[in-house]
Amino acid sequence: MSIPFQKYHGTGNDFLIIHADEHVPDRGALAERECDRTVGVGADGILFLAPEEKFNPPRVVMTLFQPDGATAPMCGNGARCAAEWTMDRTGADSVMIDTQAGTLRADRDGENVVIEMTPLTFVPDEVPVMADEPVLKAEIEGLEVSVVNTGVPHAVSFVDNVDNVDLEAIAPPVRHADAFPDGTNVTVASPDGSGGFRQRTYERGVEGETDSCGTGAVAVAVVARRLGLTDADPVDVHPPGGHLRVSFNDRGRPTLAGPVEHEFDGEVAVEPPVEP
Ligand SMILES: N[C@@H](CCC[C@H](N)C(=O)O)C(=O)O
Repeated sequence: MSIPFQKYHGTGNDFLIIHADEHVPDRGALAERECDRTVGVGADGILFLAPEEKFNPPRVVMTLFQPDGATAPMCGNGARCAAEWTMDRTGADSVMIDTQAGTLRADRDGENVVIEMTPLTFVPDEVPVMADEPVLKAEIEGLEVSVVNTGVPHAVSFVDNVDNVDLEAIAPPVRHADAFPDGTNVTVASPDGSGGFRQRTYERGVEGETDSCGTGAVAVAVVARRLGLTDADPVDVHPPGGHLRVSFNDRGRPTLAGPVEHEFDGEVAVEPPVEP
């Protein structure tokens, strides 16, 4: 049998979206197969969404399965896609998104979807990273990184020019370093010449570079501020797939803004339910 999906992307970070009510016997196996860009539809993950449309604003429970078949507690661009999907269904301009990392509010703002991110932390036990104090400009596996959790862990390295970095070579040793009990995403950033930053991220779970990473963009902005590289608000961050804007609201929480596109719809095969 087959079930429907909708394909969305946020600045090139792309997801199949499947209603959580659909019969999917093994979500991890479906993500491994269908995220594969040669044998499957091809995506950076599958978002299983359980909308609760009777609330005002509507709510949606988001679960991200990544191409390695495992879940991740939070995804900035995925949350923006989940918000757009829910807005498309309901006509609402605001959505509450329940993630494993906490509840986020999303609002439409012209062409952009803006989300208030979960609280960020540099506290080692909360990242998690094995250290006695926040990891700032420390060398891990030969790379100078600062470590923050913006919903998921990121090791952020500021370099002169992100184009000159061989990310597929330098990121995996850091991503798998013993210092990170749950692994980490690895993000490099360089000044864009206009007060913002260019960004490239090697994602845990994708095990490769993606065109954009929302939690990574927020990590670039908050680490840049913590290291005194900028005091701008907002901070413009440019992953390869587009333009994201990180701001800081009066609750001290970062917000992430950028465009979202509905690409196409389709169907994927799943095992039918076993008859009793
Ligand atoms: N692309 C995402 C991050 C998804 C989770 C990440 N790969 C992890 O395992 O921590 C984003 O936009 O934030």
